[in-house]
Amino acid sequence: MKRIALLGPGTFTEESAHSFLGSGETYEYVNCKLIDDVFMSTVNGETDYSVIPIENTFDGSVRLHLDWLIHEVDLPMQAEWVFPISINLLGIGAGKGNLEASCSGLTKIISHGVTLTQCRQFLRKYLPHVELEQVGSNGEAARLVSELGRPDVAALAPNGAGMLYGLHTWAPAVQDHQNNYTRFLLVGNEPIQLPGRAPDFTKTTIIVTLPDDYPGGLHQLLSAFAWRRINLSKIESRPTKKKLGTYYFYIDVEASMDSVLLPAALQEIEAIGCQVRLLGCYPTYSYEPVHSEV
Ligand SMILES: O=C(O)C(=O)C[C@]1(C(=O)O)C=C[C@@H](O)C=C1
Repeated sequence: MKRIALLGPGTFTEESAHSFLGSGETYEYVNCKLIDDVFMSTVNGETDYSVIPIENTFDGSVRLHLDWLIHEVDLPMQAEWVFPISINLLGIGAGKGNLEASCSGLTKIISHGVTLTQCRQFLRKYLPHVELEQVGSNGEAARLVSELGRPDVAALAPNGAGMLYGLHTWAPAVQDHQNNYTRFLLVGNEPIQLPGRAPDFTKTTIIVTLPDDYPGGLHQLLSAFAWRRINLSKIESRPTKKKLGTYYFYIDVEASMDSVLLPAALQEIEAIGCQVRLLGCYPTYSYEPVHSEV
């Protein structure tokens, strides 16, 4: 049985993996407290794959995780899927009936940093003066609230975390935007057998380093894709960490390495002096609810 490392228990990552890959008959899930532990367990061979949140509708790329994939590990991307993120205010006891009343007694909110960002307007409106504590995952936030047992401390976390740690939902879906989705990546050394469903398309992710900083360098790079009509779904610059002001380009390409055009485009880019590193060529899936949603 393949072992899959993820942030958990009680996290959105866990919910998304269970929904996409199944809840444990085919894979053994290994819970980790921190994203560093998730990556390292696969690097060290304790697990076969890691599940990594990589991009959110409103927050954009999870830059820490991009940087892990660029700088710290060499784990090929094997699949990608999208999952809806509905954030709940979870506390001790039944709450006080309505949102204003439940929030009135709170002095502290515990959550994952990305989740706090997704609830910024909610926090400003209802809890402008509370202390915000960031922890490694939303599951850990819920666990801490349960352990503290204080009515003035609440978590922003998935519903499942509340059920796991005996917390009550004081307010559901408090994220600032209702169509809040996160994209998750599965990384590991071996290709994986995925659910029967057909992927939306095959994506290829590359890291490109320009030979030098010269006028038109990026334009030249992009034109190798443009004239072949290859679509890019993301291009993001990340620091090389070698010298201030120098960057890698992280590029998602909507094409497969098995196509004729993409390898040719990459050869052309290398011919103009760019370095190309392949992070993966993998199926990508949009969100498909398991049960019909209201
Ligand atoms: O802490 C969790 O619940 C997670 O799964 C982590 C994480 C993230 O790192 O982006 C995953 C999805 C949500 O967008 C918020 C937090």
